[in-house]
Amino acid sequence: MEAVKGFLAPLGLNTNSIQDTLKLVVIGGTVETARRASISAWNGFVDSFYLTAHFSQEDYPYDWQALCLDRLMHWLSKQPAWGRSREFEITTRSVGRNQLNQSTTGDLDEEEMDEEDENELDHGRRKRKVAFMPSPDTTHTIYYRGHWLKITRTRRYQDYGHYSALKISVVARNNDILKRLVLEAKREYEKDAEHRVHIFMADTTYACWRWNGARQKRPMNSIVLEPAVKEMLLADCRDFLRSEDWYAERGIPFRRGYLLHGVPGSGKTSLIHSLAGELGLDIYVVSLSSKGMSDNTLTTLMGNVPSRCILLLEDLDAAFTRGISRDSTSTGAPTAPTKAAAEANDGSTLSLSGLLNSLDGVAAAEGRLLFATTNHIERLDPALSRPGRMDVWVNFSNASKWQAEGIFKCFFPSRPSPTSPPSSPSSPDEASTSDASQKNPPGSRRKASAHAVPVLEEAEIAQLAKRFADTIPEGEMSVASLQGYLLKNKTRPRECVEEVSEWVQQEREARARLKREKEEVRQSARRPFLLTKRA
Ligand SMILES: Nc1ncnc2c1ncn2[C@@H]1O[C@H](COP(=O)(O)OP(=O)(O)OP(=O)(O)O)[C@@H](O)[C@H]1O
Repeated sequence: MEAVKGFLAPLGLNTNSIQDTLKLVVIGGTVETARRASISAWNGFVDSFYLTAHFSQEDYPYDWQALCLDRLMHWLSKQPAWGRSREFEITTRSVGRNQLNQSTTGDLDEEEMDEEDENELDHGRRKRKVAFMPSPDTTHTIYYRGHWLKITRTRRYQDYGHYSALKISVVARNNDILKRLVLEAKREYEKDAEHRVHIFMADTTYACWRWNGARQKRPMNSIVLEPAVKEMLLADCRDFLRSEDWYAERGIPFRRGYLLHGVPGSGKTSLIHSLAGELGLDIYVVSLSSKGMSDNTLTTLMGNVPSRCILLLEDLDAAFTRGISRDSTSTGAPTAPTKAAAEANDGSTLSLSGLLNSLDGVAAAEGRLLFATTNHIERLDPALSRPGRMDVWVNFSNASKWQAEGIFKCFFPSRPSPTSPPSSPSSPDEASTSDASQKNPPGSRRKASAHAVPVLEEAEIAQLAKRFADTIPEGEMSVASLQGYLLKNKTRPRECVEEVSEWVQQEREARARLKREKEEVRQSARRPFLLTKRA
């Protein structure tokens, strides 16, 4: 103090008042430091009684963690106490279906909260489900089975985007309460997910699976294919899933491969999704031509699929025909690119032998159903498509007249004609009991009113479908393109049939024009090469 006095005296300042201020600052600082220290000591003391579980999307194995986190968030969103949180994040990216419930919406009734059916349209715009989640980085306390749980949601940012984490702490003698909570969340989530198929995508950067969401199951009867083909595939898959012992007794690897090949837009992927829903399996999707795909990455990915799932290899030919697609003189014969060439293209170093090893190797999961799709079966190496790797082949072609009739009926709802006998199959589709519901799918009346579709009599729809099919040339257009046309006319069944021949004509002209343009590009690409040769 004397030193301070000596320093201030020559400046002519009132040393007493400055001294008092300094004393106050020192005392205040000391009290605040002591307060903070005691709070953190108390927190540390209290925390030592807590059991804490961390759930993060960042760690491996991602798929389990992500699902676990998703299940917990879904469960939490239904807890009344969580719903009373005072700090909210409002999101339209729901973390699960049917989350917007009484607990999260407090005392407001459904109408006030505008609880939307995701399928409803409002002036042409899709209404999105609003979810209320307690905001990240705040701690919430909820009472669960005689215990107080402290729950903290966090969100962190990494190079590859943000990820969520959840910390749950509880004062308890052992971790039974946390196990019970995870199990309960799992059960509830699974009950909720009964109508959905979970999709996982391969992440080539981290050689792991990323949960990509869950899709509504697609009914088999919405896929317009010969009923025999659908039934054969479904029966084959079911039989395989039941035959683990049979395979073990004979020493055959417990795997089965299906090769779906044919023209684009013919229903290959849709059928796989539908089968997954029917069998209750998740789908793990790998695109072999993805950037950064290598032999090691693929082997790691294959080794980490669960035993009962559908593994989908999309565009099987694409990874090994990069050279072909660029070379206009190619005959389409199978080739495997050199590693150097592939690397120069997009960093992919996947080789054919690498793919074969990852399909057959010891790391490859047992019990998985492998589905591969390709538009160019002729480009596949025979080693890839041989039985043992691809046991069942199904060819998908452009729409037949029968399919055109079927998809028309799928689009337009009908009501029974007063005169028609109750069960008189008038189309090949109706002959199959499994496909009979296609004629008047559940909920079609509700959807009809949503889109203002005139609901015509069964007999008239059958007649229109027949006329529509008669105009569609056999095997010339894909089912996807027919679907596109029907979508444009989804409220005009009669006009749709009147105008279909004009549309067919336009489609033919458009295709001829595209072919001509492609040919011109091909010719101009070859010209400099021919000139160089002549020179
Ligand atoms: N046979 C079919 N029955 C019902 N819908 C179909 C059928 N074929 C195609 N579609 C419809 O066309 C669209 C494309 O189908 P999908 O993706 O299954 O075809 P794909 O054969 O897998 O095509 P690609 O070979 O280009 O991947 C989907 O919206 C699907 O509903």
